[in-house]
Parts: sequence; C-alpha cells; structure tokens
Amino acid sequence: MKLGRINHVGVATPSIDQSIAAYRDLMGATVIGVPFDLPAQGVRVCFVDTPNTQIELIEPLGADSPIVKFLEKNPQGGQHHVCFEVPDIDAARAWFDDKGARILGPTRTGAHGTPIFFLHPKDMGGVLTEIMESPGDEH
Ligand SMILES: CC[C@@H](C(=O)O)C(=O)SCCNC(=O)CCNC(=O)[C@H](O)C(C)(C)COP(=O)(O)OP(=O)(O)OC[C@H]1O[C@@H](n2cnc3c(N)ncnc32)[C@H](O)[C@@H]1OP(=O)(O)O
Ligand SMILES: [Co+2]
Repeated sequence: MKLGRINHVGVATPSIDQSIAAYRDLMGATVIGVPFDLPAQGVRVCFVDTPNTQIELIEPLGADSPIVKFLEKNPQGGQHHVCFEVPDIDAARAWFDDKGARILGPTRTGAHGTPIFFLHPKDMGGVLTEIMESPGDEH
C-alpha cells in the first residue's frame, strides 16, 4: 500500500457555526466552505482550507450520529480523526485486513465524493484513522 498525504483533520463540534466563527475570527481562516448535510454519514460538514490540508468540521446529524458518544465525552468538541489519502481504496482495505487492523464498517462514499473507510482507534495508537481514495486518477 502507498500511504499518501493527509487530506484532512476531522474536528467534532457541537456547533459548526461557532466553530466556523472561531476558525475565521481567531485563526484567520479565509477559505471556508458552506456547511452541508451528509445523512448517510450522520454528520453535518464544513471544510476549512489551510495551505497544505483541510480541517473537516463535523456536527452530529441526528441521534444516531457516529460522533454523539464522542461529544458526550468531549462536550466542547475536539480532534476526532485524521484522514490519509491512498491511491487505491480496495488495495488499502486488503492491506489493513491482512494486517489484522479492525476496519469499521463498509467502504462508503465520503464528503469528497471518493470511497473511504475507518480504522479502529485502538489499532492506531488511539487515533481514529480515515482512509480515503485520492481525488483524481492517481492509480
Ligand atoms: C464527513 C464524512 C466523512 C468524511 O468523508 O470525511 C467523515 O469523516 S464521517 C466521521 C464520523 N464517522 C465515524 O467516525 C465513523 C467511524 N466511527 C466509528 O465507527 C465509531 O465512532 C467508533 C470509532 C468505533 C467509536 O465507537 P462509539 O460507539 O462512538 O464509541 P465507544 O465509546 O464505543 O468507543 C470505543 C473506544 O474508542 C474510543 N474512541 C471513540 N472515538 C474515538 C476517536 N474519535 N478518537 C480516539 N478514540 C476514540 C473511545 O474512547 C473508546 O475507548 P475506551 O473508553 O478506552 O473503551
Ligand atoms: Co473525515
């Protein structure tokens, strides 16, 4: 498997609007997307661009959201996951499977429109890790 660049850092928040204000007014971010709902993933999302990566703000969408428990433990929100790009999602999945890493659920379509899956934080030193096929044809 070829590990690629960090695509984004996922940050869970109880209020995407408040987080947008903080990234804009405190951090000086100038390129901030428009929030949108991703019902299939149970989150509302907004991307904040930085020169070398993105912050992915995620707010729970519904009681079944996968970030509800995280926010119960971290009511202010916090760093939730790190996402690495790979050239070929199926090859990456086979690689992690072969290594015995716990893959959380099926491969699905992520916020960038490419396939993603997650690795259990307990198999990655406590970091919930998202693996995402690179946008564009980089196979
Ligand atoms: C925007 C769409 C998409 C994209 O395109 O980028 C996304 O990023 S969606 C992001 C949200 N989706 C997900 O997180 C899906 C994968 N997550 C899961 O399957 C679960 O959330 C989980 C990671 C298995 C956690 O399960 P959960 O039921 O929520 O909590 P538990 O209390 O059972 O957690 C077990 C264990 O793991 C620790 N934990 C939980 N979340 C994290 C985290 N984000 N980072 C590090 N550690 C985490 C939790 O503390 C528990 O540990 P112990 O207390 O020691 O047992
Ligand atoms: Co993500």
